[in-house]
Amino acid sequence: MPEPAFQDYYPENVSHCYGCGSLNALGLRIRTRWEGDESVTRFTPRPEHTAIPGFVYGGLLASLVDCHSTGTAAAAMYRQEGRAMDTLPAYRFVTASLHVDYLAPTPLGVELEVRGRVKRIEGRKVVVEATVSALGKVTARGEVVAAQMREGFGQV
Ligand SMILES: CCCCCCCC(=O)SCCNC(=O)CCNC(=O)[C@H](O)C(C)(C)COP(=O)(O)OP(=O)(O)OC[C@H]1O[C@@H](n2cnc3c(N)ncnc32)[C@H](O)[C@@H]1OP(=O)(O)O
Repeated sequence: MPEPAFQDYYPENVSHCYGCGSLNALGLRIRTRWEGDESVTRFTPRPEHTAIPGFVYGGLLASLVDCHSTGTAAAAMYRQEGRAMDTLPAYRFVTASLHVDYLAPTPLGVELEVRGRVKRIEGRKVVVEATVSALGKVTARGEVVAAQMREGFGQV
């Protein structure tokens, strides 16, 4: 049995996200785990994730960085407190800011590896930097400011 992923701990009401929701049948359903101090997601883009034939769409890469990093932010908060992710109070993070640099074309048809590192935890926000690699080469680099989801998110 593989170790549970961060996303396995998301409750039903936040499990519909296009990038990381386990209940979104048309979504990416990424799964992220710690490997030492780094968080890792592995994902193989599908043909519909094409930008130019043979290469991955940049928006897909941004989605991977985004959800990888918000999951890492939550896991980092639990880790800082020495708590398991199924304990209360629950930490849920949304994207406040997403920045991605595309360093080289990303080939389609191979497994991508997203690696994240927590740059800093400051109050209600966590800054995560992430790389996306294909065949051992970093093709994109990103930084996410993840902020704790407010109670009543989406109510206007
Ligand atoms: C739980 C699983 C869900 C999966 C999520 C997957 C990722 C997503 O796609 S989430 C959807 C996209 N994101 C959103 O819709 C977020 C919409 N925005 C919001 O809800 C709010 O504006 C939110 C939560 C980001 C910030 O609101 P709020 O916490 O009230 O503001 P505030 O207290 O000013 O911000 C908290 C911290 O974040 C920082 N921050 C906020 N916005 C930004 C920004 N754009 N850039 C940099 N830092 C920012 C603030 O400076 C503050 O830091 P500090 O405490 O050091 O001053």
